[in-house]
Amino acid sequence: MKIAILSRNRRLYSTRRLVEAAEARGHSVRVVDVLRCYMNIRPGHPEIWYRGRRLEGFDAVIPRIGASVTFYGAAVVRQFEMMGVYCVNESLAITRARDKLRALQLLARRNIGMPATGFAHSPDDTAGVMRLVGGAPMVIKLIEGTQGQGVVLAETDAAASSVIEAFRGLEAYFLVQEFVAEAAGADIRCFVVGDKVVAAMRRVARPGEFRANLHRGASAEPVRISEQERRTALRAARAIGLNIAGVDMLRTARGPMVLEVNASPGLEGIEAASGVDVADRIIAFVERHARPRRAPARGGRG
Ligand SMILES: Nc1ncnc2c1ncn2[C@@H]1O[C@H](COP(=O)(O)OP(=O)(O)OP(=O)(O)O)[C@@H](O)[C@H]1O
Ligand SMILES: [Mg+2]
Ligand SMILES: [Mg+2]
Repeated sequence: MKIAILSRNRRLYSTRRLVEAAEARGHSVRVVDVLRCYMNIRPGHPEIWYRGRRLEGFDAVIPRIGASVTFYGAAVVRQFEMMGVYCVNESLAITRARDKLRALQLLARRNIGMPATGFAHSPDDTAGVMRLVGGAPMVIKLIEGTQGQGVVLAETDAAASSVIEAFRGLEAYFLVQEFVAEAAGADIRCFVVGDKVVAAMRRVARPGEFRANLHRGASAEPVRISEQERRTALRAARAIGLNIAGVDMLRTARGPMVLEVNASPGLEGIEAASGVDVADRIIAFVERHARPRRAPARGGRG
């Protein structure tokens, strides 16, 4: 097969591993900088151009779309879809995942466990939405944050109000969420490929920190997930429409609580912690689904 990996940087660990895995399985692979793809939105003949040439003949695309390029990246993936090229994660699902509010709404519809979460527009409703999630301590979270940036713990109602006021002043959209103290600074990342959780890790925040992001200095360890956690991760990925997903959840006495579903989950931490060749599993999935050319779409069209 001829596979395109949409990535801004071929030196990133995840990109390198996908290239290695694809080549090891005998495929031809090209890393394509998503921001250098330009599109001809032509009736009947949609095209993507790259450095002065048409991109042609790809059997599959593996999107690795960073948080800062969601809009343009999703448009490029959509254009590949219009050209009939199989994209392992669809543009629609990528945009759903990137918006934590929209993603949680979709998960809630499927009755998937999550921390109490609220969203409000008016400053007049700050007290109301804070009451909905049970009051302080609370987490205030930017809707498009990543790597733990824009995830704030407010220990008192007064602190929460000032954070909310500050975010409003910046015209940033944010969620108000129950702080799940019993997770004790740890979360579980389940790496989903198709209908399997191929790897999982437990991330533990460094002392004095509640966010268990590796970018925030957390450590990762292998973990055995329960059947309920496995099922929850698969249902969450499916609710968003993603074939490849990193599902973050908290372990609680009330069962797993999903925080978010990531559409371009990193490979470095999870491969190191779990010892699983996740890149190989992704390429194997692509092999099984890229042919025939028009593989069934999960999330619907448009
Ligand atoms: N409601 C909560 N209660 C307790 N801890 C939380 C809560 N929300 C987030 N956290 C902690 O903060 C971390 C970051 O939150 P979240 O996963 O929502 O943000 P992110 O920045 O998108 O992360 P990623 O880099 O994984 O995409 C979580 O992994 C978890 O450890
Ligand atoms: Mg995230
Ligand atoms: Mg996360």
